[in-house]
Amino acid sequence: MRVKTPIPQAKGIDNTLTLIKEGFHFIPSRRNELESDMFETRLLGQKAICMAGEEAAAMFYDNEYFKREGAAPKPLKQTLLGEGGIHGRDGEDHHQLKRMFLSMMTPERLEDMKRIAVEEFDKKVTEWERKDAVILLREMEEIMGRAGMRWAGLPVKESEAKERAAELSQMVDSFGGSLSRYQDGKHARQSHEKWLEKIIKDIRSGKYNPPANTAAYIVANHREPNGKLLDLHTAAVELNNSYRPLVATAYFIVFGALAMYEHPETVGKLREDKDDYSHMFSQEIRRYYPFAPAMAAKAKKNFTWNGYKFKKDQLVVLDLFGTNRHPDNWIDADQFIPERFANWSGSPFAFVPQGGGDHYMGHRCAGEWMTVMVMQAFFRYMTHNLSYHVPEQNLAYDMRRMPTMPQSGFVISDVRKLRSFPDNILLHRETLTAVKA
Ligand code: HEM
Repeated sequence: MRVKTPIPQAKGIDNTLTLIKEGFHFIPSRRNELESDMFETRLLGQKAICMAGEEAAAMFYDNEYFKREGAAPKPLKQTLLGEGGIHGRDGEDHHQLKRMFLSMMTPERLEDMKRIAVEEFDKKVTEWERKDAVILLREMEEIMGRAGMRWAGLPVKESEAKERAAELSQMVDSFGGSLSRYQDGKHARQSHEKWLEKIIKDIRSGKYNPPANTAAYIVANHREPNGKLLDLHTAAVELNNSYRPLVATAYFIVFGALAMYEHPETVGKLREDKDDYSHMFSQEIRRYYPFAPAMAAKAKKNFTWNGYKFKKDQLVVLDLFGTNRHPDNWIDADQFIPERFANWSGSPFAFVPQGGGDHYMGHRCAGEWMTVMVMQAFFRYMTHNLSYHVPEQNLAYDMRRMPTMPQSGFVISDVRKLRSFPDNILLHRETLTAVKA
């Protein structure tokens, strides 16, 4: 980690609008310009420290020094994250909820998710065969939304599934500073939470009985340390947190399709899957392509680190995207090389597409194993069971937009299903050792 002392200051009185304008480049370009992986700026009217790299991530995820209470901006809570949920909690208040989330991620339930997602994918492919062309991102969002709701044990009627899945996509697409996407995301969240509150009430009253290992049952019956059930709104937020983020995986699947198109040698390797290539490919997709730009926390107390005096409650922003491409940890960091994961050290702080540190003790994503499993299964499906054509289109992705995706959404045409049922995708040697991220 390269740190200049005294810690340099970025130009500008308040850089909130510049961050919105520059997106994924905002922190990396200032780190470059100021020749320091730590710099000071102002965001949302507050003094903030931006930092990147393995050591910075290790510090950021140390519960001794940083907390989440009050760190996430309100618009993010109104759209993507929800208010009062796990993302903004600290200490035992956070741990008890994190245990609840991780109790949903048993090997059996992860296998369930893979099976359900592949079934939803396979059903869609049957529809695609009858169409001239489809936009893969839109289709994947719907597949993931439907799969997530089924897996969570929600009573979704076919007549409302598409609309509910669209609400999830709007929540996921809401961050990044666009007013119209913020408004869509906020309305989508309000409508979705209302629906979930009704379901939770029905579970608590015994009117609806999902299986005991589903997210719906687990969240509805979760008791906080004071012995009380979660209040209805928080329960809706947390139930949503247990499957909504799966929709984000749609972006990684589309970036995977883009990588296969731009690096055609990867297709044969995925088909062969020697040395678990599909796992290395999925990891490299998560490292190389942009999705979550950064995370915010606040200093828990006054302390000095790397010559900088952090003040209690000061805002700190960790550059996730920049850490995944930090030259200290990644050779040719700006190149797409799946094989780099064959000998990767496994540092929990150098590779942080879904947060860093320990899944139980910190805020690292509860759905990371699930994400990787679904990605691997889908890439295998795409290379074994599917044939398609990629017509001419604009595949560039705009690093100023958060989240970003190929401009066309990745159109595919002439889709053909090569096998009748995707058993070959499910029966994989990894089946019972799934919890590997
Ligand atoms: C492309 C897929 C995904 C991405 C990029 C992603 C990214 C992230 C990130 C960046 C965080 C915050 C880390 C932090 O606070 O420092 C997070 C937290 C979380 N994610 Fe994911 N996630 C994904 C998929 C999932 C899935 C599939 C689930 C569940 C089914 C999930 C559930 C959660 C939960 C519950 C948290 C809160 C953890 C906590 O605060 O302790 N995520 N995720």
